[in-house]
Amino acid sequence: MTLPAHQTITEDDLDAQLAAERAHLDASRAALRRMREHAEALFSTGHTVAGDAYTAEALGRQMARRIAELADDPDTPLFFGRLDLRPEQDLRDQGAGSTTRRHDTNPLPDHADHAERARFHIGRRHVGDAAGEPMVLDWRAPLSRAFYRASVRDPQGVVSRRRFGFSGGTLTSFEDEHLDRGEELGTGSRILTAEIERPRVGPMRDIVATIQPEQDELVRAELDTSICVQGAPGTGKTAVGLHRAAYLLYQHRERLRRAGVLIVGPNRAFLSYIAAVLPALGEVEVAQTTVEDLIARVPVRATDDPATASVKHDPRMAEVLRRALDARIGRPAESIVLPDGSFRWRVGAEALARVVDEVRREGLPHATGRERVRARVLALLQRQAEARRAESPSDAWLRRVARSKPVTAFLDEVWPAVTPEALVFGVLCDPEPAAGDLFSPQERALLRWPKPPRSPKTARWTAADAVLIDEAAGLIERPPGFGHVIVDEAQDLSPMQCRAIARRSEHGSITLLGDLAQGTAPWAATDWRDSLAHLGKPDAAVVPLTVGFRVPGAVMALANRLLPALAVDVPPGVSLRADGTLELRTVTDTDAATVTEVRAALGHDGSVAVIAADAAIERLRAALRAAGIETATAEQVGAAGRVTVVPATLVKGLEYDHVVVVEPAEIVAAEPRGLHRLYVVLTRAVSRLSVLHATPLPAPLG
Ligand SMILES: Nc1ncnc2c1ncn2[C@@H]1O[C@H](COP(=O)(O)OP(=O)(O)OP(=O)(O)O)[C@@H](O)[C@H]1O
Repeated sequence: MTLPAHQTITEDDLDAQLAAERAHLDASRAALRRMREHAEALFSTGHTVAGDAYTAEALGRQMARRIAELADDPDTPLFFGRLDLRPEQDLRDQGAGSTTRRHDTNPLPDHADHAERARFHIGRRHVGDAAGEPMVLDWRAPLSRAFYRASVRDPQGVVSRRRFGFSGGTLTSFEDEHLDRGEELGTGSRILTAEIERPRVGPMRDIVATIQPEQDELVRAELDTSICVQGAPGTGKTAVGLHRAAYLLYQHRERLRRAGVLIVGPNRAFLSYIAAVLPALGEVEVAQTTVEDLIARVPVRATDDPATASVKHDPRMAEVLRRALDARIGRPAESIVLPDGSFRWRVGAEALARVVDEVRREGLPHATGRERVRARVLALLQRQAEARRAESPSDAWLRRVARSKPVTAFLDEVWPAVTPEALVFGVLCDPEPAAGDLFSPQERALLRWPKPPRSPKTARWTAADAVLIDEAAGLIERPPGFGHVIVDEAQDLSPMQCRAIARRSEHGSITLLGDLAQGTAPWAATDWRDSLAHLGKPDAAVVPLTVGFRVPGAVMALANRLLPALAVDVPPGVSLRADGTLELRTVTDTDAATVTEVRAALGHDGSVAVIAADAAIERLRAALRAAGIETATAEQVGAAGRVTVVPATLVKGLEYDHVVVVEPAEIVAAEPRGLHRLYVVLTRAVSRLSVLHATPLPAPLG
């Protein structure tokens, strides 16, 4: 148990306090069980009280979600902190309950100003007793904010803050800060240190117990605020993004449940690694995807060479596609003539041209524009019919005329329906008309298919084509948007990928997370302002995260040596960790040395990863297998084997307790931004980093 030295408190007192806290934990677990049983009882009777099948189904879904939210994980503490507030404080001033949306999360009863009521346990979710009094406050409730932000300088009504140490689900210790007596541990908290230095195994965990003030400000930023977080490796960007999602869902439950929250990550291995964090926080409905999967309309069956891919990801392509689509709209040359019983209705080419021009000026998506033209033409025909027949045509007449051959033939001629695939197909068959003055002849040559496929259906699309097809699709029909989009490793998004996300967050906000130093794509951002402009949020603030929680100081110092060569304007990474080890070893046989190193690493707790150039992965895997060591792939998070062999190109965003990096020079040589890749690779270790090399280290490290 950790207590400030000057506190005069006996062992017996401490034991008694610990026993009281354990009793509160037991009582809270029992209360949560009651809440869940109550929800389950409602669930089983729901269909008998709901009026109709639809309501019953909606209610059923809601209850199933509620039951999932109320699940109790016996290995996770229900609360991790406690706040003692000034008894006379009018807690309602702090907004307790007033902005809380859920009926069951009102953290304060009416008699909140009673002395014995000014104590709150803070946990992963709200737990109320039978009378509805809070036993555990949700960490996202307005009142819990003080747990993360209160300081001696700004106590926010807090007299003392208690943090709990746990082993599995059992409470083992606590640590107090009496802010009223000027005590403040900050990052010196032993419980924080133990959490950060804990050997890592398996998937990412939540950090609710130890969110730091600079992180909390980002987590709790307003829903309408878009932000961009720049931070060195291990500063908690991913953690902040995930907790922000949970926080926003709590604060704006109804709105965001309808509009949705989306998390975009760099690859599937990363998504498996983070998948458990939000469910552990009770949030089971957040979509998590890669950009590639988000926009997947066509199967990707070919690859572009890097130069071609770069041209296709260039933001000028948006204008090329816009022009190509615009060129599909024609000028009416003939009148529409519509025989209708004994009548013949006619709209002249001039009038039709006026309609087309007007709709064009409205700048609608192409498909909407086509229907708008149809509606205007129909209105002109209707007006004639009304004038001649002196009565309003029936709905059936309107429907028939709108779909009549002459009207549809006119639309097909002048404002044809276009598929996104056909539009991109046209541009890649012949880039000249639309790209003529925008791209150089060399760039246009790169764009053009060397051997054009026969039709969009037979085309073998590349990943970059898929991005163009999504852009085209967005010109034709707006995709549904999300209420909030969180983009991780955002430095690697191309301008065109940014636009794909912008289309899906036009009416929502975004949280952009990344590190310019870790940009490895050919089009990686060098200035967040550019990315934000392409994302349609040019005014979003760029906020730094400065303290590293993952990488030990010695390892960070090694990685920092690469920074001057990376040509990005970011400060060196700073580590909160004085522990950890770093070893650089010259070896003659990297395979044999890897086996030896992994064997030694397995003597410690925690996960072990071997990271090497992609081309070396199979060889290393075979060497380990031959030595009897089971290995897993990066996607197999939490698999039985403790050793993962990861290609350098897949390791972004991941972390392992002990990392063995094999042949850095080969990692650097494998791609144009190889030094950036090495920077990512060197910053994956939580406790120990071993670098094995038979060839000299890359210059900045040597
Ligand atoms: N406040 C905190 N308390 C405890 N652990 C933390 C805290 N913030 C971050 N961590 C831990 O530090 C590690 C790194 O966090 P995270 O992966 O979010 O960093 P990142 O900035 O996204 O890193 P990268 O740029 O390398 O992807 C994780 O294990 C995370 O749980």
